[in-house]
Amino acid sequence: MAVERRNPIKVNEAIERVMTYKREGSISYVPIEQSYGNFLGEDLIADHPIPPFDRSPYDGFAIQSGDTIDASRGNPLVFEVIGEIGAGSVFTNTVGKMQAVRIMTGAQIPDDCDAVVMLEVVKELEDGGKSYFELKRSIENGDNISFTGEDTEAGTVLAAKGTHINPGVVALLATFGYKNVPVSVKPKIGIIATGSELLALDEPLQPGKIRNSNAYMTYSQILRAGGEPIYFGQFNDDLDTCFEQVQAAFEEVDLLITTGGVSVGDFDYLPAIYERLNANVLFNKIGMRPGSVTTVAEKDGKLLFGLSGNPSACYVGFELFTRPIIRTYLHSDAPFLKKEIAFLGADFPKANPFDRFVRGHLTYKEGKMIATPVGLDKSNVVTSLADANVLIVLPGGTRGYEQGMEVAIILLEDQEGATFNHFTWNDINSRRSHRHV
Ligand SMILES: Nc1nc2c(c(=O)[nH]1)N[C@H]1C(S)=C(S)[C@@H](COP(=O)(O)OP(=O)(O)OC[C@H]3O[C@@H](n4cnc5c(N)ncnc54)[C@H](O)[C@@H]3O)O[C@H]1N2
Ligand code: MOO
Ligand SMILES: [Mg+2]
Repeated sequence: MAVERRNPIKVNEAIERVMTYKREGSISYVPIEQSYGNFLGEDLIADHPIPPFDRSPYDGFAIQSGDTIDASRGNPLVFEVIGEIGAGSVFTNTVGKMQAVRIMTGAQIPDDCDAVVMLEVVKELEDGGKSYFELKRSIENGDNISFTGEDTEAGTVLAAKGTHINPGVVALLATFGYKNVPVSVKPKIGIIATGSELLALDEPLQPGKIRNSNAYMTYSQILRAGGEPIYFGQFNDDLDTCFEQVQAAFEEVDLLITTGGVSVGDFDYLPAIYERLNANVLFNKIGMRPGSVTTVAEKDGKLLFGLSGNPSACYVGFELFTRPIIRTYLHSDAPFLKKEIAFLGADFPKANPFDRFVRGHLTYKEGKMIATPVGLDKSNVVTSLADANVLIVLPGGTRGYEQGMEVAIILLEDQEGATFNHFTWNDINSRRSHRHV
């Protein structure tokens, strides 16, 4: 039987085909304590200004600045302290000429006052049971006041729908009274690992067998991307078993990931499974390394990601093709990983006609970003993944790359994201990668 010939398509083309089937999920509410790591289900809009009232940023005395015009070292002026307020209290009496209110940080400025002097700059006095202070300098209108809305005005969009909720966003949610937070419902993403060679994690090594790392790696990639992983198990390379498992799992999830069995081998059953499912295969070969065999199919608008069995290829396939689908589902309008330009930290002499996504480690040195390939650059390698925080994009060509060249990198740990236009790299990379530092 002749082996099937597959036509590789460009990475960007593959992404575009996948993104045709993007869908957005629904919204639900979670208690704010559980909101961290979720994605905002609606724009977070300030419904009141911050601060909501003029307040004192210091412990001091609220005064009318006009009373201080003549104050100087040679001419100290004496103010009468007519009351005291701490944060949370409001002073409602009238403050007259040459009078002051002792005020603590965070307290609302009394209506009649327009400035605050810090405790440290006055000399406090007591006389006949009354409190006074002496001031030796003039104070400007507005000195030491945090004005209403100086942090943010009412109506400002502080975080867009789809934003990754970090501790700072949680602070805002609390500020605006979200006891329960609207979050994007996470897509349920099924994982099935195929391969008769796969051992369960608690099994001892046996001849010809390896432990199943892809299922757990993918599980955590799904978590990092913001999805809800559901692991359906690992199955031997048996067409009927795998077909039944894939068919059943597919019913229960928003999208299904399989690992292994997508190439042209005798026991690579995913192509036959897509056929039996009547699924429409979007592509089964991409001009990239690793992950060239990554296959994506669609049935009734739902996606099946046939990721490679080779760990590095599986990893890269997920980040390039599955992640943006997950982030779009979570309402992000920047669902792609962020791309940047860095200096290549080591020679990469291997030439290849396909675009390479080399697992790399990004470091910073005196304002420069340096991305260095980690481990063996082979798609069946697993150890390089632990140190990888970027993918170094090396466009296909006839020559290799040298240390110090500018290369595009994809930031794996970034939560901010990028748009498709920002993410497509070929133009910028091929323009810049041949320039030396
Ligand atoms: N004649 C050809 N052979 C191969 C081609 C090709 O074009 N022509 N493509 C190669 C490329 S590129 C890749 S990548 C692999 C893809 O293989 P499959 O996706 O079909 O995956 P398997 O055959 O099932 O396994 C490949 C490899 O990965 C290991 N594996 C599988 N599952 C796991 C797992 N869950 N955890 C860890 N490791 C796993 C498996 O043991 C194999 O070593 O095909 C090339 N061949
Ligand atoms: O899919 Mo393979 O990773 O190109 O080695
Ligand atoms: Mg295979």
